[in-house]
Amino acid sequence: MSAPAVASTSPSTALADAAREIVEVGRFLSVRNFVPATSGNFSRRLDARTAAVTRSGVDKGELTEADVWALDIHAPPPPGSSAETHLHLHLYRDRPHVQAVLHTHSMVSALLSNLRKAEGELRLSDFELLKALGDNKTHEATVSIPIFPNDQDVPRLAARASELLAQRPECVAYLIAGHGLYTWGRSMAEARRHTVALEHLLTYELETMKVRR
Ligand SMILES: CSC[C@@H](O)[C@@H](O)C(=O)COP(=O)(O)O
Ligand SMILES: [Zn+2]
Repeated sequence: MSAPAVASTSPSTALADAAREIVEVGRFLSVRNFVPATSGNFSRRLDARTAAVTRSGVDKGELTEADVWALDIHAPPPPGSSAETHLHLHLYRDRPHVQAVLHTHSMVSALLSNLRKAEGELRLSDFELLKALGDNKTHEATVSIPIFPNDQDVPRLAARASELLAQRPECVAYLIAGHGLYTWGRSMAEARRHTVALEHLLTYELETMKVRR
């Protein structure tokens, strides 16, 4: 029998597709040393109420599709899901256009966010690579990346991020001091582009601080 001309995406197909994308992005970020040990977590929207999120405690470069769980974005995260699930779910609730969220723990994101945490933000300007963030069209833009204090109370940290980001609709990323980077996108490709661009932009900033000492 031939396939129907228009195939609707069943929930199980959507989860399988999202899991494949997440496994692939995990390998991509792991080989670049952005998710050492078992750090980092990733997610992908499935529909208006559901997102696929990585489970806790696995090496994110060695994920299998079974390590990606479909979660209700309005419900408390189940035991065993990522310890930072709240930080993903509030973005899906607050921003209907968000399709993917990536959290990394690179060396530069942990170091620079600690060095600059007193400022509460990192202001980036005059770099061509700023055009890889959101809809920026010029190096002359100034992009502010909020820096939150690290907090083991993740629901509290998620509430803080949600409150601040409500005032900053253009924002595509934030840092957690001494911890890492959260960024998101209107597709997995855009979230990945944001991660890679920000890793370079943070490195430019850290290297500039070194030569100015
Ligand atoms: C292994 S240290 C990193 C963790 O504490 C956490 O910050 C992290 O990014 C990964 O948590 P996880 O529960 O595996 O999603
Ligand atoms: Zn983390």
